[in-house]
Amino acid sequence: MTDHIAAAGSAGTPKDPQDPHDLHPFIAGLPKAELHVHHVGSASPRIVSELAARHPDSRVPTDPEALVDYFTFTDFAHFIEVYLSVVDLIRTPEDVRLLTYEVARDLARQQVRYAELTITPFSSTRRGIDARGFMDAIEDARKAAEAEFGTVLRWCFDIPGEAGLESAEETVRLATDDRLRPEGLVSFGLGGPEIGVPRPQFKPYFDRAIAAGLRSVPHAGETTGPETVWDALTHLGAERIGHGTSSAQDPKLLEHLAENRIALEVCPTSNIATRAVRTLDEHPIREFVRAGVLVTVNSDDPPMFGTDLNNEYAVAARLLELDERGLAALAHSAVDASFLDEPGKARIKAEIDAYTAAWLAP
Ligand SMILES: O=C(O)c1cccc(C(=O)CC[C@H]2O[C@@H](n3cnc4c(=O)[nH]cnc43)[C@H](O)[C@@H]2O)c1
Ligand SMILES: [Zn+2]
Repeated sequence: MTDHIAAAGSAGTPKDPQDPHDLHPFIAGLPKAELHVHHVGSASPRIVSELAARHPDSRVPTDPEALVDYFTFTDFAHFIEVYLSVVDLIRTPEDVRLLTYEVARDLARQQVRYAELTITPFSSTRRGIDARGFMDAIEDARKAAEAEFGTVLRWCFDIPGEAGLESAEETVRLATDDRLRPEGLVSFGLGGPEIGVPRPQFKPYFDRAIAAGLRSVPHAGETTGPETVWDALTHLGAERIGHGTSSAQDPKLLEHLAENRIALEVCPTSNIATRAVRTLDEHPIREFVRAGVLVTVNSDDPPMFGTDLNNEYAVAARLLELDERGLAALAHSAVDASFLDEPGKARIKAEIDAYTAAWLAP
């Protein structure tokens, strides 16, 4: 698939509705998989303002338009501070259920057939939401979303690393306790700031999660160098890497990722919004593809970064000079790198192929 992406033709200018090479309509209907998107970070401006109005003690604006300014970040630390102010708005299992269901609706509107949603249960349980109520809320929403929208949701529980080992212990407990572990849980992650939060200290928690059958998908190399990605591979058994942006600085690492089919969950607009990368044109996604790394494109925290998955595909089309077939190959890569079972993967890939063939038919 990566070869196909690299070999694809030109994308044209994707904004002009008169432009025959405008890829937006194709992308909008393309069946897709989303592998790196955060639960709270997906709250739409409508949901955030609704929750902010419910909780007037919060400093989050109630006016959706004011959220554009509120969601403009000076750096990664500022992003996390704002992110946590939105986390503070989610106070009951019903808030959790509503948020999850609405996130699924937004994904379904973009023809996302399968999504692995990163959830930070520690942030909710430490704020007083009962663990049982939390799990029931996400599972209710998952089942409703699948029945009503046809979008399959799976969960990645992540440790908010900066909150310390207490958060790691609680996250692994929630992920592995048979009485609590939700049916939709497939993977275990690590998020938040990387500076001052060395990955190796989380090894015992990842070992326990992996032993319980979960797949390992830590964030690494988003705001620190390639050594963090090596640490995630060596100590945390990473099977995919969240972001992995700085991998581009280490040719041996790129070779290792390519040879071992360790996919990168690339989130281009996120990297600009948090100022991890200066400009889209400087984004290393092209280097990843050139090195043969399995690249998936994702939205991370879409409303906070003024994006969505369709826009990320349009960004990738521009940066990688993809045409429709190249975009279909990119959609295949996400399915290949997902933790869906083989029949599920084959079904979505057949849908992608049928859609693309019909679109390109004379
Ligand atoms: O919940 C708390 O009380 C808490 C205390 C201290 C630190 C934290 C965090 O660091 C939470 C980080 C939070 O950020 C999520 N997230 C969303 N997008 C990204 C991203 O691009 N890179 C890293 N983390 C991200 C992550 O899932 C955590 O939930 C919390
Ligand atoms: Zn992320």
